[in-house]
Amino acid sequence: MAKQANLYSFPSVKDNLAPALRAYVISCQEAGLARHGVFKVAVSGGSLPKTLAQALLAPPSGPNDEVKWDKWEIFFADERAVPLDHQDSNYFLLKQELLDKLPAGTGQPTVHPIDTEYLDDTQELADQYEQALVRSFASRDSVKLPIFDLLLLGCGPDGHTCSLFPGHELLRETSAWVAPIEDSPKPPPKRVTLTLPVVTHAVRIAFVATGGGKKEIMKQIFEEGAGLPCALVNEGAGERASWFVDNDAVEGVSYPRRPFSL
Ligand SMILES: O=C(O)[C@H](O)[C@@H](O)[C@H](O)[C@H](O)COP(=O)(O)O
Repeated sequence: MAKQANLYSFPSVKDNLAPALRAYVISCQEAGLARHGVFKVAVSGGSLPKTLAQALLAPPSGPNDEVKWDKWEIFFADERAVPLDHQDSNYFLLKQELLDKLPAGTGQPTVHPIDTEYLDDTQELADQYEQALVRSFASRDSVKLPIFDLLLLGCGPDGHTCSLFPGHELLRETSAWVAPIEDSPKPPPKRVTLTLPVVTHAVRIAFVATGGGKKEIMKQIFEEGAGLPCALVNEGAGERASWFVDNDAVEGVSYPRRPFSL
């Protein structure tokens, strides 16, 4: 039987979860650099950028604990169809929480925001973002799907991830890499998102979910599955998916926790 998603649960976000997430991201970074000299990562919005900042802005604990920002290529796992300086923009959020806080003298990552010229046409916005992925990934070989070194994702209270919502027709998308959505139940309604095949094809997928508000949906994801987008990622990715959660988020959830190790 295929191995299942890893569930790592920590008492404190700042003191335990963030350092473990940092170690995990750095190990994915090193694997990406060994494979192709860059680290290709996609990130979501929501509470993730803040937790990521806690993890990645901490001072290095030793020579093997270095975030090599200049080798990072950052994409957005999903993005809202708004200008890049809009408070709903995931790019703006990541910039505020993390990118603007990189220590002076640090090499800068290459960041791939959406092309806001196409905000009025979400299909074109998605197609243009897909082309950005094609340019970045297809230089290596003729890829059928991009293979991200790491996806850093959140989990919504309804079990959505990226902008893949429960029961939405987008979950059946099999060919596009990036798809538009105009009826997102979480505002704002117009967005673009990586599709499920791209998400499950990544080398590693890390979910971050914290707080007691996630308890009920975590039960559904880990005990029932029920076709929820987060559960579909777990099923598709198996042990390549790892959940970094605090104890509050998984209180009462029947699923084996793993002690965190790389
Ligand atoms: O653009 C978005 O809306 C996010 O990318 C979305 O997928 C988010 O990650 C989840 O809704 C979890 O959000 P929280 O971490 O805030 O619960």
